[in-house]
Amino acid sequence: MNERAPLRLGTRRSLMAMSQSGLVADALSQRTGHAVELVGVTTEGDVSRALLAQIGGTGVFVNALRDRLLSGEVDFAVHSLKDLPTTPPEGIALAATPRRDDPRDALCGPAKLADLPRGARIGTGSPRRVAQLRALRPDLEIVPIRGNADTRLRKVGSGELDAVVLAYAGLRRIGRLDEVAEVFEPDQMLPAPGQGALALECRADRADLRELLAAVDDPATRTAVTAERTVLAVLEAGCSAPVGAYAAEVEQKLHLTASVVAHDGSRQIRLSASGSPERAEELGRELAARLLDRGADQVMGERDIEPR
Ligand SMILES: NCc1[nH]cc(CCC(=O)O)c1CC(=O)O
Repeated sequence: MNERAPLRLGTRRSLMAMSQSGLVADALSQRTGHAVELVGVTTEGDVSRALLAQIGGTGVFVNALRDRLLSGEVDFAVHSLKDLPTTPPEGIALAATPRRDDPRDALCGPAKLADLPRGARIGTGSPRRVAQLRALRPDLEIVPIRGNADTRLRKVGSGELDAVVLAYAGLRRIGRLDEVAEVFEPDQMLPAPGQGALALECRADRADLRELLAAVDDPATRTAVTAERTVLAVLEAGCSAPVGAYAAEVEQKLHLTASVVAHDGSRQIRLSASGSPERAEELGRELAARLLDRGADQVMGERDIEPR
C-alpha cells in the first residue's frame, strides 16, 4: 500500500451514511495515522422512488459499494451492519465491526407510545417494527413509509404522521435525538439483528488493508452481531423479516434473545440463550432451531399485509 496516499472510504451519500463514515474515518486516522478520504457513491436505492422490495431490497445499497471495492475504486466501505445480507459476499471480507452504538428503537413524535391517541398514525417500513407495534398497541394505524431518516421525521413535522419509529443510533448520527419521545427497551421491541453496529468491508485479497482496518474492530461487538445474524441466517430471513435479535456480553457470558412476530402482532415467539462468547455462532444456530421447533416458520408466514 502506498503509505502516503489517503485510504479511500466508499460511502452512501445520505446524511446518516456520511456521518457514520466520518466517525469511522476519524477513528481510523487517529489509530493508524493514515489519512482517509470519503468517496460518495450514489446507489439505486437512493434515487428510486419504488418500494425497496421492488428493486431488490436493501441489498441495492450494499451492492453498489461492493462493486466499487471489487473494481478498486475505493479501498474500503462502511455500511450499517443491519443492512448487510447474511450471505457472505464472494471476494469481500468483513474487516471490522467498530464498537456498537445503542441498539434500541426509538419513537419520534409528541408523546410516548402509551400516550398517543387511539388510532394514531405511526410510520415505519419495517415488518419487525410493524408487528411489534401492533402487539403493543393494536389500535394504531401503521403507515408504511420509506426514505432516509430525515425524510421520515419530516412527515411528523408536517402532520402527515403522528410519530415514526427509527433506530436510536441513526438518530444520534444525524443529530436528531431531541425528537425522541421514547426509547424502547428490548423487552418491548427487540431490535433488528446488527442494529446500531457498523461494518467495514474491503477486498478479501487485501491482507494489508484488513490488518489496518482491524485497528477499529471491537471483538465484543463482532461476537454479539455474529450470534444475532446467525439467527437471521438460519431462519432464512432478511432485514425485511419480522425477526428481532439482540445479544450482549455480560461478565464474559453472551446472552442472546431472538423473536419472530406475526405480521399482525397476534403471535410472538421469543426465546433466550446464554453461553460462551466463543460459541456465538452455535448459540445463534441453537436458538434459531428452537424458534423453528416452536413454529417460527408458521408465525412469520402469517401475513395480513403485503410483504415488504
Ligand atoms: N434500514 C435503514 C437503516 N439502516 C441503519 C439504520 C439505523 C442505524 C443502525 O441501525 O445502525 C437505518 C434507519 C433506521 O432503521 O432507523
